Amino acid sequence: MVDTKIQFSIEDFARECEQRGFPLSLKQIDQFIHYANWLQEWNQKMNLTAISDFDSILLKHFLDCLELVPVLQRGMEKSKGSTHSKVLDFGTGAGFPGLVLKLAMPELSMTLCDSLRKRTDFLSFIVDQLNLTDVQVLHARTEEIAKLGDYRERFAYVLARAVARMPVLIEWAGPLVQVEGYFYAMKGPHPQSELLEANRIAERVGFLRFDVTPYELPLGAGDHTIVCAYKGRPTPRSFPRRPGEAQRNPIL
Ligand SMILES: C[S@@+](CC[C@H](N)C(=O)[O-])C[C@H]1O[C@@H](n2cnc3c(N)ncnc32)[C@H](O)[C@@H]1O
Repeated sequence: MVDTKIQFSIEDFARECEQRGFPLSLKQIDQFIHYANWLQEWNQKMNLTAISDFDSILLKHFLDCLELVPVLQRGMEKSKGSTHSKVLDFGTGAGFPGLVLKLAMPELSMTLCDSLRKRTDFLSFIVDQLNLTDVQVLHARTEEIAKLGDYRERFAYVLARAVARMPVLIEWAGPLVQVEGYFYAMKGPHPQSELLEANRIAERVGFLRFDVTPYELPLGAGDHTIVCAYKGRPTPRSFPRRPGEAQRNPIL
């Protein structure tokens, strides 16, 4: 039988990052190796990710998340943002894409939010072991923090990967993104029907337009897109609705 296991070494990973315009230092490469090892170790005790061999973690999680770097950098050039901007990743799970991005862009002020305690415990462990500064780990639901003054409309950039469909993501992200900020959703190859579904809620929470950037991972590991939503107006206090409501009864 043909062995279909992906072969993608740490050297391949470093080369791909360099080719995308963000070469990693030896320290950063070392951090990524540790992160992948701890992910494998913790994954044996608890379900953190279905992608669990070292090479696949490098390619399908780390490199995939890092496709955001050039897109985010372009957003920073267009807006008032800087590499020190406040960023939130909600439904981050084992740190995707927020923690991966923090390792590649250490100046970012990163908040990682997930509603599952075992996942935030893992994130706190990594932050602690790698001595990362300016990272906040929040065990909470996104809809809850969106109601709190410390978080509401406080983030220049909000991120989400594999969390929910666009109408739900947009309702949750809208109240957290500051006016003139951006929401980035990492999506599959054809997000257009989800975007059509999200037009109405986008208008209600203050997003003005969507842009879609397609990308392709090496070794045929996947075609994906990054959807970028620009926020031009404040979000009414009525959003988000109570926890779970956006999923049960999306505004379409
Ligand atoms: C499919 S996982 C994706 C994790 C990660 N973003 C990734 O790309 O691998 C979805 C994550 O969203 C979290 N989640 C679901 N609903 C949430 C909510 N309302 N607020 C915060 N986290 C939530 C889950 O606990 C889970 O870790």
